[in-house]
Amino acid sequence: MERESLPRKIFTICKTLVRKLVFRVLRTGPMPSHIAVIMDGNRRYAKRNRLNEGAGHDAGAMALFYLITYCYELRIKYITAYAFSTDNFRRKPQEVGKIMSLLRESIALLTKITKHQPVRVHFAGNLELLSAELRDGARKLMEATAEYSKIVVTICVCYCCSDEILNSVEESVLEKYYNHSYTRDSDDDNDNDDGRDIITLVDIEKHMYMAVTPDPDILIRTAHEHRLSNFLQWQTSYTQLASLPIDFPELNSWQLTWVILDFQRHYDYLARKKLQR
Ligand SMILES: CC(C)=CCC/C(C)=C/CC/C(C)=C/COP(=O)(O)OP(=O)(O)O
Repeated sequence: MERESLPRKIFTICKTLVRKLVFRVLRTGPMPSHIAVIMDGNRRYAKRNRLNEGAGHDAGAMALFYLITYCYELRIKYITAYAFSTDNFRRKPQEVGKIMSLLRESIALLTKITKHQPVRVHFAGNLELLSAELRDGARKLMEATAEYSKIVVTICVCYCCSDEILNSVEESVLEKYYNHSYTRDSDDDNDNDDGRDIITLVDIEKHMYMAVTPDPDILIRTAHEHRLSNFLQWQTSYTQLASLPIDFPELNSWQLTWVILDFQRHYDYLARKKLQR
């Protein structure tokens, strides 16, 4: 393995110290508790740097792990990443295979990390669409970390928000009308005029894939894209959107700092909007 030169080592130490100092100052202001990210531009990054597409996704996975570390340093409890949408199954088999193998590696790495760090890992999406091996790995990791609450990392795989809402409505109906033996209690706020149980927002939110997290305060999308692309549409009504003109592998602590400064600039307005709900 190539050894780092002394000037390079000194540069890295100084950069880390400056980052920690900047983060400390940032934390004196109002902080987001949940950052979500659409990790766009990995293939474009690879093309621009004359790498193969897979190398772009490797660099993206690395950038995601750095982002989680920065959020940990900033004491931001919830991080959610859009790793694979249900639409992404339409991509070339080689590309789907690459992201699935990154998912396998990430599960293995997170399984190791969570043996020492109290990180809760949650997978949001239709996990039935994953291979049995990946589904079992994801479920085991979720179960093993379910009691941790210091930091919650949600990886959205085989996810799209319309499917999340549909699935939640189905589960709410099944629970209320088929599993649940309800009483026709006229004092029940959830009752219709005829005394029948009705589905409420509380039911829908309880069954969402994202039920373990509060709504995001900030949604970052890289590669200068401005669309939500079926990601967390239910959860982002009052979320600050940040479209960054860089590819996801280029996301670093300085861009994250600017995004949080922008959130702090709009904080009073956003807080008022949330209170008015
Ligand atoms: C934990 C885990 C599984 C990490 C996955 C790594 C990762 C960065 C996935 C990105 C997923 C994705 C389909 C991005 C969008 O397009 P694109 O970036 O492929 O390409 P484009 O926007 O340049 O077209």
